Amino acid sequence: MRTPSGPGGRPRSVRVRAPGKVNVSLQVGPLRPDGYHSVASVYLAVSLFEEVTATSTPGTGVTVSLSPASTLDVDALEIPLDERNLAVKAARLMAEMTEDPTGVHLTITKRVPVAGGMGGGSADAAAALLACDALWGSGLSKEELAHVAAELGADVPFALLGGAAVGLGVGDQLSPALATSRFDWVLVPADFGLSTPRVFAELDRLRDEEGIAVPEPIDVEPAILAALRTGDAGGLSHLLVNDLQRAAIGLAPQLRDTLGWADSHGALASIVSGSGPTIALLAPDAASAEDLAAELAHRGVEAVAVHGPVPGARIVSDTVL
Ligand SMILES: C[C@@](CO)(OP(=O)(O)O)[C@H](O)COP(=O)(O)OP(=O)(O)OC[C@H]1O[C@@H](n2ccc(N)nc2=O)[C@H](O)[C@@H]1O
Ligand SMILES: Nc1ncnc2c1ncn2[C@@H]1O[C@H](COP(=O)(O)OP(=O)(O)O)[C@@H](O)[C@H]1O
Repeated sequence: MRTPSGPGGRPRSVRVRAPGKVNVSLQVGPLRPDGYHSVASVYLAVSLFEEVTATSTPGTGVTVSLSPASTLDVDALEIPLDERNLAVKAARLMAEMTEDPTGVHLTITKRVPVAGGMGGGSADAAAALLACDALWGSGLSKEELAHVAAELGADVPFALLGGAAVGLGVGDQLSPALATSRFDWVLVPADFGLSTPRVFAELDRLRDEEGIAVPEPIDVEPAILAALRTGDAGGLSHLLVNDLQRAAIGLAPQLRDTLGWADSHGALASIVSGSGPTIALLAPDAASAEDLAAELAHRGVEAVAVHGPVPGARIVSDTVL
């Protein structure tokens, strides 16, 4: 039954959390006529969560604010707080599909580095979709939600699904991958962002310069899926691949320092996450990840130990105020 607000028309608040991600493997094909690139990627959702609280408001329309509970300095973030915000786009899309929606205010708790290659905005969009779906009782199926998610961005369907998954197409055609054990990582965010389209364009430029034809990526390396399945961090460390890494380094050469440091300080491997600039260090276990993060902190480098896989977007609370 549709319950847009609480008894007596009191406002209702639905809080959803959704994870950031690391691309364990990211192969990128040539530029397509639609401006996108076909990819073959293995996504891993990690334990750094965004939260979106959707609170019903009188009237209509979608507003948004950033929560002071965010671990990022919200005053310094370059995030649009209007219809360009990915969570707002998601809520507006849901409103279009809902009969007589209430107004909604979205409060986003930011923890995933912005423009960091970890899909933070996509997590906000996925969380907003789920929160508004619950608030308005839209009753969409998982498949319908995934379809709406893909309209918002290539990474949004994965933020809904979570866990580990193979992404084909532009990254939106997902097949869940089995990963029974946890993998420990240390994330090293940068104090700057990289624009995703700019990094893809830099890869195209480098490839044009080299004049080598790039094949369409068909599938991911089966050995990666085997390493995920068996919880083999050592095996996985030899298989990490990111075609965007050299483009990210081309735009931000200082990323080499952290990558080089990691390799000589006990990380099994290190990789730029997605389009960067966040760097993900793969650790042998949780204790080593904590040690690596502490050592980086000691050197004045921000670092956070996380693990994955973790679930995708989930409702945390649903309260009548
Ligand atoms: C690179 C990846 C790897 O997972 O993640 P991030 O590093 O952004 O987190 C994704 O492909 C990003 O997904 P997402 O950030 O949702 O991309 P979108 O908003 O759909 O697209 C932004 C722009 O990136 C480029 N783009 C994106 C995906 C793709 N398969 N090919 C592309 O060329 C296009 O220029 C597009 O206009
Ligand atoms: N809710 C949001 N959170 C973060 N960024 C957002 C959001 N809405 C729109 N954006 C814009 O999307 C861009 C990419 O954001 P983000 O998802 O954090 O990075 P990435 O695509 O590298 O994973 C940001 O530069 C920002 O301007």
